[in-house]
Amino acid sequence: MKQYINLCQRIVEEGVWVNNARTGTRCLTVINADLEYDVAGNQFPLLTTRKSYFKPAIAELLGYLRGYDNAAQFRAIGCNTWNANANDNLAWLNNPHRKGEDDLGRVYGVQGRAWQKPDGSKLDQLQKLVTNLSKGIDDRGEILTFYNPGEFELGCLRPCMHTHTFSLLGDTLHLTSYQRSCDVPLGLNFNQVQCFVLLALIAQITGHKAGKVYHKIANAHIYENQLALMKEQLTRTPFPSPKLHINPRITSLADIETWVTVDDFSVEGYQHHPAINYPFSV
Ligand SMILES: Nc1nc(=O)c2c([nH]1)NC[C@@H]1CN(c3ccc(C(=O)N[C@@H](CCC(=O)O)C(=O)O)cc3)CN21
Ligand SMILES: O=c1ccn([C@H]2C[C@H](O)[C@@H](COP(=O)(O)O)O2)c(=O)[nH]1
Repeated sequence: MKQYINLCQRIVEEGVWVNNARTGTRCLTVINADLEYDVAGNQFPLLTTRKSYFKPAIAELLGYLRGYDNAAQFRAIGCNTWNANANDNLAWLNNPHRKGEDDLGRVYGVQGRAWQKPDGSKLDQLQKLVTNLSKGIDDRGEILTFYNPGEFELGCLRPCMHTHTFSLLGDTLHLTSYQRSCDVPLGLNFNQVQCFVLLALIAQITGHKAGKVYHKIANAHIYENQLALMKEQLTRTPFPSPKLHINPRITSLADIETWVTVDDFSVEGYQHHPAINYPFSV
């Protein structure tokens, strides 16, 4: 929590105003932030200076891991975050590749599970790394990347947290995650949870101890219409981190693809301040 507060404080004190053409809302911006999450010590990075929702964040991650390409699929598992980008984003509504209501196009999980190869066949990046890690193999390229610049026009939004590199050191699995653009009041709340759960889950299904996540952000920003609320949030004193419990019956990628739901995840000891409803820029 301390590193999150430090980043928010840094943006408020040192941020530079940057106009954003896509949303039309300017952002107070800093470049380069490094966050770390201690999965081994189960310090779950759920925000405590406001009430935070971890289940939609985990649902969104499950959707990515399953290769979802439609906001209705995300809604069905408890995640509403893709409705606006699927259906209220003017550039996407006018894009001839959009296949209709709720379509997201070739975003995130589609790239992760079905990267299109030049010969027309599909590459499943996630299956490859799960197979290798399960055998104790780290080929120094155990990477899940959603970043496919050649297909940006085929999706509603370029991926923000776009690349996850898994590394085995002895029997401990670590994760380095890269993010190009971060809405600190709204998106980061979800992204911290997702980095933590991604390492915990992949370690669990590949039979390793989970170590640390190293989360690297290039552009970290607060939208102008969020700033006053953030200043209010920064006056609050954080509580200790809660703990995350994951159903131990999850043992394979097939489990994640078929029966796992957000109810297989629970938090213990979550103390928090009241909710803050931050505005969302599409
Ligand atoms: N401007 C912007 N910020 C983002 O964080 C963002 C995007 N766009 N577009 C794509 C996804 C969607 N994401 C989102 C969208 C909404 C919330 C949100 O409204 N969160 C609420 C709780 C939502 C709930 O209860 O389901 C929050 O208070 O954190 C969070 C992340 C992250 N991404
Ligand atoms: O996981 C996510 C997804 C999105 N965001 C934020 C970061 C930006 O504020 C917008 C995306 O806009 P771009 O113009 O494509 O950068 O969404 C996030 O923080 N986390």
